[in-house]
Amino acid sequence: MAAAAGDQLPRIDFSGVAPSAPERWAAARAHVMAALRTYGCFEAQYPALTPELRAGLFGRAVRPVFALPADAKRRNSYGPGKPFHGYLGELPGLPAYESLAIVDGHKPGPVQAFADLVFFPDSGANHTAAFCESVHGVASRMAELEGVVRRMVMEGLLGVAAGEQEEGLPSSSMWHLFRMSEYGAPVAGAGEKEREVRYGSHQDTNSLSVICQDEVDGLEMQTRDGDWVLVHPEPESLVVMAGNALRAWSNGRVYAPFHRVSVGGEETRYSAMLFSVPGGESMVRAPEELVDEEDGHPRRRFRDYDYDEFVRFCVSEEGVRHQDKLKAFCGL
Ligand SMILES: O=C(O)CCC(=O)C(=O)O
Ligand SMILES: [Fe+2]
Repeated sequence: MAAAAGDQLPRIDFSGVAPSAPERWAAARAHVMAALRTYGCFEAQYPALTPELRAGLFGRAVRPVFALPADAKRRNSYGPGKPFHGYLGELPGLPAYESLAIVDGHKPGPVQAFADLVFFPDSGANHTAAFCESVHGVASRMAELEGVVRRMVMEGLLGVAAGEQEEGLPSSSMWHLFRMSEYGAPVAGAGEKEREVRYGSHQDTNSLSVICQDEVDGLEMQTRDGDWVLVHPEPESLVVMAGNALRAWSNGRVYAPFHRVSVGGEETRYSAMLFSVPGGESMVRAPEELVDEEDGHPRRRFRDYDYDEFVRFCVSEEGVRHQDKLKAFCGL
């Protein structure tokens, strides 16, 4: 795919893209691979996630859940051993940022359990039902898109269908985290135009991230040249990006872009994300096929690593000092 013009990411249209339409599929796959190698991300036109579903998610689920009292939101916890799986808020360095997360939030059961927990005790059944329906409508479609992109990556790099490859990235132990985030508007004086960074520059640790923005923009992607691209929310598009797990698994063929969130204006910003995460006991390890002379990747770039250990490193005193945390943790 040609380089994105000026202030835009590559855009890829997924309407009608399915394995049953092999030509369309192959053309989209070529665009996906080129975008992931160069930018590590793209904007996906994905009309299956309709503007109505998106409006329902933010209006009937995300806004109401953030309006709950703090102690209700804090019940969104998966235990002290899993600090990034649930509620985040009032964190040092992250002012006016809050988020809630559902493990396997693309499946109805976990969404229902989350809703029962946070809306308790006055969870008028209607409230909870609207929440569950709205989250499920969007998260399941984000998961579909994530599956399509992951399958394309498998085919594009290994020439095999997802599921046929046992090692690393596509293993059956891959799980998903659905996160909803709120970013408060700047508390600036009248006429203040400056944007404020709410979530600083970072690379995601997981494999693939699918991001759905509400109407207020804020997601900025950094190109390899260091330019920041503010991604305007479009009613039918989602941002797909690679994280460090996919970068490592692909032996550096896929780029993991730095990105951040900034806010301007007077409106609170909301977003929803679906992350695919390597799980279980498996180590992140590039398959042998990706460690060869081809593509200028003649040697292993990263030692095998345990995903959870890398996440702990990222937030450790040492980890926070490094910009390229993967390289610092396991670069060879
Ligand atoms: O809210 C967004 O648009 C992106 C947030 C993000 O980068 C993250 O949670 O890792
Ligand atoms: Fe991120």
